[in-house]
Amino acid sequence: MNLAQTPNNENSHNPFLTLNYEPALESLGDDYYDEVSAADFPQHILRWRNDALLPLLGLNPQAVTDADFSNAFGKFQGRKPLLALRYHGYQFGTYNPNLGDGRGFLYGQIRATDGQLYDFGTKGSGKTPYSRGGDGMLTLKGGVREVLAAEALHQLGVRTSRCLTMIETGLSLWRGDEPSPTRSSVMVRVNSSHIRFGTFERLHYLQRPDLSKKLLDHVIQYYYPHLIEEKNQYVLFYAELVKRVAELTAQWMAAGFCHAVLNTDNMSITGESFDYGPYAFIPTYDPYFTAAYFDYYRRYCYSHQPSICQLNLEMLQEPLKAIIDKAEMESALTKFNQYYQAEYRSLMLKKLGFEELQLPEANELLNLTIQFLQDSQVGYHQFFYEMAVNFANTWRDDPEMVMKGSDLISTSGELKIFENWCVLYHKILNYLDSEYMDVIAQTLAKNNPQTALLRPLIESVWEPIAQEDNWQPFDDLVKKITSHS
Ligand SMILES: Nc1ncnc2c1ncn2[C@@H]1O[C@H](COP(=O)(O)OP(=O)(O)OP(=O)(O)O)[C@@H](O)[C@H]1O
Ligand SMILES: [Mg+2]
Repeated sequence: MNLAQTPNNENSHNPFLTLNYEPALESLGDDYYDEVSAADFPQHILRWRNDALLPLLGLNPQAVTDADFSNAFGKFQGRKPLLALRYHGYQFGTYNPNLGDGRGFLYGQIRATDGQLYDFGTKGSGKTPYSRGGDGMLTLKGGVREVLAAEALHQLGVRTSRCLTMIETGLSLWRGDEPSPTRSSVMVRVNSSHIRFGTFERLHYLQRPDLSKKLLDHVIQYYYPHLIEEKNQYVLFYAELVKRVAELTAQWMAAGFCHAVLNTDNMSITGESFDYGPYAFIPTYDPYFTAAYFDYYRRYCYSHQPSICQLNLEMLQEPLKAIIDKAEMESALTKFNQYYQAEYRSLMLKKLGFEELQLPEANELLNLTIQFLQDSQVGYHQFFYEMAVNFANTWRDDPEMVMKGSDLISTSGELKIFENWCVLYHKILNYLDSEYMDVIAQTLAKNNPQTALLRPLIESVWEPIAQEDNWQPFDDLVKKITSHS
């Protein structure tokens, strides 16, 4: 934690309040949101601050105190308006017109040092008109899990929102899926945008094509600005969204990540990943691995993610068809699979050590790798990490040297498919110049971190927090995840 000194209740110098906020969404008018206020919490204990994000926001971490964080994002001092965004969504296939920011709001939008507009969005900041029966809160464990997921995915190269801060708020919450009472938190996230597929679905439901068009113009202006001059900018927007979502889905799959709740209110219009509730990283390659205990029909299981995202894009055609020609959108969507396959192939080859591989054997290697991972049920992340740590030039000499030294040999050595995989990997290495071996070693190391954010690991850092308020293992884990380069 940063210990630079400023008085606790001094707001005039809070760097978060002097940022240059752009009222981009606010300027659309109140058809899209409700002004709300934050809950008054009994406590504001800073548990996490993402100093790595501050330079992007134009802030020097040394100049931002812990009190600045908790005053801005726990007490919500000095910032208005706070906007609960309105949206609907298909949840597990059923349309829900009673959604919207029920436990969060848009705190503000700023132009970052990379020139992009970013949203600060809260989660667990109190009730809004969209809370329905909910308490408007986020559990501390929910905050911990979202911080970890976002950082891990970011490090794995997934296009994701990130958490800026997480503050414990001192309430006792009751939840069916956590031992209760359980502690509360508020989390603030930096997103490329909080506009969701469901934001358009709501406007369609309300039969307001005028509002949809205004919103789409806004989306293009801020998030697809290179399309503004194009005369067919609307369909080009949809085609690019298809590409972004297809690539995002491939990034999840290669990272071994199961998002768990791919409802259309959790699909960003910028193609960015966000909302990490019951997610899980897969322990082993199991296509039907399902992360949410309430996903009874495995709708959002690991291997369904590409087809579900494609379906969500197809459903988005309905609200957009008032503005964009449906046949043109259908044609754009046919490219989904091609984009997905290209990105998945490229990412998996990187995990296997190849920045690129223009050999007919490349696809064979990919297929054999997946088949091996599935048949053997060795750890998905462990397999690639073991490749990275055991890789040696001797792998070129003899197929029997491939993976030599790895613990996996003892569990997989008997499998014919493992032998075939080693033979093929050895063969591919021999197609390449020997100078290329160093590049492979580096590519393996870069794309396969040691620490996989599997559930038992998350539980192991949560336990000390729950039992004795010991945050050291959590802090250590975040450091481990984020230090991989
Ligand atoms: N404890 C709660 N109190 C009030 N509303 C809630 C609560 N939990 C979830 N909701 C609402 O239920 C809907 C679905 O929740 P979901 O968990 O997907 O979103 P979220 O996690 O709250 O927010 P986000 O999608 O921004 O991460 C949203 O409208 C959300 O605001
Ligand atoms: Mg959500």
